[in-house]
Amino acid sequence: MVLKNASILVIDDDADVLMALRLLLKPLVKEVTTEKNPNNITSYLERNHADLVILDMNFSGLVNTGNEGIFWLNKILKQKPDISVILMTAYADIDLAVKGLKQGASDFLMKPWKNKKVIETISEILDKKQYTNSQKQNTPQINTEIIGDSDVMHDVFVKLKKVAPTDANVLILGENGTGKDLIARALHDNSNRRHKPFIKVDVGALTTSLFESELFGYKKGAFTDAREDRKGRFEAANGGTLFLDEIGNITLGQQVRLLTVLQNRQVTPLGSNESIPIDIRLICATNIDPKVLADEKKFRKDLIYRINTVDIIVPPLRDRGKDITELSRHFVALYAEKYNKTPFTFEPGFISKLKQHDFPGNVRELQYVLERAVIMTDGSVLKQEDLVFSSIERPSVKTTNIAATSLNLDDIEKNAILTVLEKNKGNVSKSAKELGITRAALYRRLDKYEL
Ligand SMILES: Nc1ncnc2c1ncn2[C@@H]1O[C@H](COP(=O)(O)OP(=O)(O)OP(=O)(O)O)[C@@H](O)[C@H]1O
Repeated sequence: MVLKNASILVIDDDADVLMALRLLLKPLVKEVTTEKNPNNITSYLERNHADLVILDMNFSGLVNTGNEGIFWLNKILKQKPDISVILMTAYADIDLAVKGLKQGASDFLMKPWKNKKVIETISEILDKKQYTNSQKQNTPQINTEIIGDSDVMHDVFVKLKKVAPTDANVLILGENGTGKDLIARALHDNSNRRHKPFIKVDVGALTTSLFESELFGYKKGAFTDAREDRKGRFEAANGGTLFLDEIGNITLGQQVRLLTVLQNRQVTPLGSNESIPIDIRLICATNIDPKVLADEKKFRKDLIYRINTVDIIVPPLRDRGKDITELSRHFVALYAEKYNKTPFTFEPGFISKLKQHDFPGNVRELQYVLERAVIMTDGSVLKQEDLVFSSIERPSVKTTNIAATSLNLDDIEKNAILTVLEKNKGNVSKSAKELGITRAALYRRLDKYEL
């Protein structure tokens, strides 16, 4: 927004300050309103439009902690989240400035101010606001719980919006914990099949015998444990979407079976002679490098072509810059509620520390780190020291020598998990498979041993 179209509200209990700012801004902007009493802010904003508020931090004249300013800042943003607020204080208190910025203020000015600086600050905020609004208008509206405002996620949303309503098979590629599950769900929720089932199968964790019975179903008596007929996941997803996760980990034999079903568009349950026609939209996901998938010794080309009409590449969290802030706010609010804690603020440097970490475990790792921080911290300010990054997500996990010194079963199990995870570079699916347990069972153990 250009300065001359802006409506600005100035709130300060010092009449001289109000007068000076009015004189400065009046010739430059569309409208300047000045207000001495902050108690009138709510009713003013109810009746009038303001693009920007310049807010004093201290009103009582007795206690100059700036907390009144923070109080009114929160009130304004709650009432009108789109308003930009510039805080003003006579005290060069950087902590308070950061506190205000963290809570949503757009910028901070020190009294006595320089007129040039005031005008520059207002112009920058309004320009940025105009840019953000135009970006928002270009961002496709999709129904999803995926949080992300970075440019790379914007590209993902554009693709998602285009592909979702089609029946095209989609292959979602991305590291562990980047949100592939959420993308798959969003594709379904924004498709014409959204009122039909969405069925997810973690095919990477299925043994060869389970792969067929789980996907294609079986008839009573087809094998020893088949005590009754059971529908396969293909049949359960009929009319809707079938999401095959960890597709890159299935064996060549399993690939052939899958390909046959996709080509014929029908499944034959184990122990049955009858084929069942299937109408599914197929979404697959993998964390395997596309170059590895292109290796014909590991993955059939004909299957890749069939499952990959369109691919969506989900970027790692370390490439998403500002998303870390938004995701952190989201997870901290979520866990504060879950663990009945009061709402948190972040101490200065908290978000920067998160941004410096490279998050090999991506959003899932961020989620766990913040959950742990919320649980462990005292008080209502999350501190840098509350952030403990798990060794499990580090590319090179140092195995402990527990087994050499202890024959305690828990210790042995913990050591085996660490060894296998290190071998598989933190890939939970592969590790679970190698340990002979499901991914869910492995996650339970990671929790149990606080890994
Ligand atoms: N952009 C996002 N916004 C909100 N939550 C997210 C986002 N991305 C991931 N998450 C959360 O992070 C966790 C991991 O995401 P998800 O399971 O979708 O990742 P994934 O890529 O499928 O992982 P894996 O490869 O291990 O299966 C989930 O709890 C999910 O809700």
